[in-house]
Amino acid sequence: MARRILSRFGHWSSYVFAVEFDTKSDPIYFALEGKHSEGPQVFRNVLADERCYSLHVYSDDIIERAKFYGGLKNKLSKELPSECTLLEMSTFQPNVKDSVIKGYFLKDSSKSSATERVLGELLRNDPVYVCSYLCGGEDRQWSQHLWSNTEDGWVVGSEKYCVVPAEKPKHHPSTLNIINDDVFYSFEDAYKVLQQCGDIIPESKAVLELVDQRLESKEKTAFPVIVIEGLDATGKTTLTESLTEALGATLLRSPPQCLSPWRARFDTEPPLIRRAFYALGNYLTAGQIGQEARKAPVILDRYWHSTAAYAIATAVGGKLGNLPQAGSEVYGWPGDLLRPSLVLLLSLSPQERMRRLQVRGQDKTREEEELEANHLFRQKVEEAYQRIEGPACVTVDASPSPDQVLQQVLLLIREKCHL
Ligand SMILES: Nc1ncnc2c1ncn2[C@@H]1O[C@H](COP(=O)(O)OP(=O)(O)O)[C@@H](O)[C@H]1O
Ligand SMILES: Nc1ccn([C@H]2C[C@H](O)[C@@H](COP(=O)(O)OP(=O)(O)O)O2)c(=O)n1
Repeated sequence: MARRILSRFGHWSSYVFAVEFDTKSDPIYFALEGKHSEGPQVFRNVLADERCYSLHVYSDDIIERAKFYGGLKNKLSKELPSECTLLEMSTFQPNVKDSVIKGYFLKDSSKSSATERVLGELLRNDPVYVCSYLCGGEDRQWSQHLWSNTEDGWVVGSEKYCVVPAEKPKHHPSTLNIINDDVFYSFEDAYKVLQQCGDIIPESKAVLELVDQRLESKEKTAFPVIVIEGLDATGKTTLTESLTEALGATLLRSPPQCLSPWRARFDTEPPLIRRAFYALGNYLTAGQIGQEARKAPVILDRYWHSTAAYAIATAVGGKLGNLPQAGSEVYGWPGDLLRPSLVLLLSLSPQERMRRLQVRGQDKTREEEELEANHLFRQKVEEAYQRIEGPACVTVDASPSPDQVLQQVLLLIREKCHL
C-alpha cells in the first residue's frame, strides 16, 4: 500500500499541503523539506502543543477512493475521542490539474491512546496513508513522520521531513480535480463512472439500461428550446407551467421523470457518482428534447447549468474568490450535449427566497437545507451559474408577481428566439 502511494506522490518536494482551519479564510499552506530549515514556524499559533496527524486517502480505483473518502469523516467522528478536531486537508502540486489527494488533518487534545489505535487500524485495513506531526528541538520546529505497516503492527517511520511554510497557489486546490471528479464534459465520461459502480450500486445498471435506450438528439431543433434555471423556490415551476401554456409549448425537466425512482438513492452517494447520475439525466432529457422540439417549442425546468453550478459550488471549498475564474474551461458546455436556444436564470434576494420557501412549506432536499445554512455555498452556486457559457444565461428579476415575471420573460423570448 505505502509503496503504491509513494509512487503516486513521487517525491514530496513537489507537493504542498493545505489545511482548512476555517472556511471563511485561506487554508494554511505548508511543504516539506528533508533537512531542518530556519524560518517562521507554520504551526506555532494554530496548533499550540496538540498532537497532530494527517490522513491521505489513496486508491487507483476512483470509485473506491470516492466511496471511502465519503464515509471516512463519519467513521472517524464516531471512533475518535471527542477531543479530536477533524479538518479538511488536500495535498497537491500547485496549479497542476488532477493532482489533489484528499484527506483529513487531525488535532488531538486528548491524552488517550485511542487516536493512535484508530489510525493504526485504518492504516492496516484501508486505502489511507497516515503521518504524525511532532514539535521538538530547541527551536520547536515541526516535522512530519510517515507511518508504515510492519508484521508487528504500524510504526512511526524514522524518516522525518521538516514542515515549512508554502506560498498560496494561484488556483485553490479544490479547483484542480473538478473535471471528471465533479463535472463531466462528455456522455462517455459520465457513463463510465456508473458502469464502474455496477457491483456496489446495483441501481446503476437500471439507470444505464434507460440511458442505453435514450433517443438521439440533433444539434439543430426546429423549434426553440428555452431553459429556466435558478435556486429552489425562485419560481421555476410556476413560470415553466405558465410559459408552457402561453406558448403552446412542451414542458420537460432534467433529471427526467423516468429517473425519479433512483434520484434519492444517488443523492446519498459521494459527488463523483451523484454528479455522473445527474449528467446522464441531461443526456436522457436531450433525447426527449430532440423529439418534442420537432413539433413545438420546449420549456425546460433545469438542465446543464444546474448540473455544473451545484457541482462546482460543492467542490470548491471556502470563499467565493476560490471559484475558478470566469472563462475557465470548467464553465464550458459539453461538446456532445444538445445546446438550448436560451437559458434564463431566475434571481431573487435571499430574504424573498426564504419567504417563498416558508410559504411553500415543503420538505427541502438536503442540499437546499445546506444552501440555507451556508450563505457562502449559495453565493457560489449563483456565481457559477453566471459564469457558465455556451450558451450563457440571461438573468431575470424574479421578484415581481408571477404574471409580471411571465410577461417579462415572454418579451425576452420574443426578442431572442423570434417567437
Ligand atoms: N413571482 C412570484 N411571486 C410570488 N410568489 C411566487 C412567485 N413565483 C412563485 N411563487 C411562489 O413561490 C414558491 C416557490 O415557487 P416554485 O415555482 O415552486 O419554485 P421552484 O420551482 O423554483 O422551486 C411557491 O409557493 C410559488 O407559489
Ligand atoms: N439538471 C439537473 C437538475 C438538478 N441537479 C441537482 C443540483 C442540485 O443538487 C439538486 C437541486 O435539485 P432540487 O430537487 O432542489 O430542485 P428542484 O428545484 O426541486 O427541481 O439537483 C443537477 O445536478 N442537474
